[in-house]
Amino acid sequence: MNQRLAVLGAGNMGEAVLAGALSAGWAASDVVATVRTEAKAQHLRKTYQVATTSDNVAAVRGAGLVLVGVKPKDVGALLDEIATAIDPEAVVVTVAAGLPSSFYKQRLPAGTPVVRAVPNTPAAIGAGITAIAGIGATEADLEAVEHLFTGTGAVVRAAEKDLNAVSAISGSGPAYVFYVADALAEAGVLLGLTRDVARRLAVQTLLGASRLMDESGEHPVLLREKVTSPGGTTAAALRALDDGGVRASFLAAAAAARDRADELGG
Ligand SMILES: NC(=O)C1=CN([C@@H]2O[C@H](COP(=O)(O)OP(=O)(O)OC[C@H]3O[C@@H](n4cnc5c(N)ncnc54)[C@H](OP(=O)(O)O)[C@@H]3O)[C@@H](O)[C@H]2O)C=CC1
Ligand SMILES: O=C(O)[C@@H]1CCC=N1
Repeated sequence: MNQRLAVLGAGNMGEAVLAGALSAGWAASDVVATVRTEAKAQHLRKTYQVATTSDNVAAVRGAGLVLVGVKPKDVGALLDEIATAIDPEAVVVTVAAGLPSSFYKQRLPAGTPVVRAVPNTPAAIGAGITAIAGIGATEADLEAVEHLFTGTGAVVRAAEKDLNAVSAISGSGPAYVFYVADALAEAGVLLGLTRDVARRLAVQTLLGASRLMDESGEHPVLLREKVTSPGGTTAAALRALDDGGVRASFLAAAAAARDRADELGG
């Protein structure tokens, strides 16, 4: 497979993958990005020195890797646009939530390898996690796609049937964490702290707790026990969370996200 990379729809996620590709060793001269608006194109050219165009057909000509980064509702029209121009050797990588590989197979030339990827927004700082599943892709294709995402963080392989569950946990997961950060900061404000101090306490606590989980390798339950003194303050707080059904809400939230991804896939 040749190294030329076309990022079709370099928005939040496409831009993060593009930046990751450059840090994984792609030459900027081997990357072309498409967007609709000139302001965004200018930003991409200035920040990454990559070529930009609004012409998806021109972008895919000669590209060995074609990343589909548009919203799920826009994928069908994009595939119809590029189907006749795509290189017969090209691997199509898509980050669109929910759409099954059959959706791509119906619209692309027979035999085009498709790799579905579920990244998350910490990819923008190289701290993401991406699950990939290849359909009609060789081991070499999958390794190339793994390499593409290494600049954005960790990469794991998954079965396609599990990708909507992955999306519900790690794809949407950053939003749950930001929700908790916002709620914790507002709780501090309720207790009389300034907004600035409350926000710093919340953000640094999430960061420190995440690093502790990662670096200690201990199970979250054990780490929670270490914070929770018998008869103490944390036990009182955790009871309030349980009374509020927070754990059950996380289970319901993940199921809702998975179900919505199933719906998007039709
Ligand atoms: N955000 C997330 O956390 C995650 C998103 N995803 C998936 O990533 C995909 C993109 O999401 P996100 O990055 O948030 O969305 P964005 O809206 O930020 O990005 C979409 C980009 O596509 C461009 N675009 C739209 N139509 C075309 C077209 N026809 N030709 C070329 N470019 C086009 C837009 O250009 P312009 O800016 O000029 O309008 C925009 O930059 C979605 O399919 C989503 O399901 C997957 C996992 C996580
Ligand atoms: O909300 C969405 O649809 C996308 C997919 C996962 C994260 N964001």
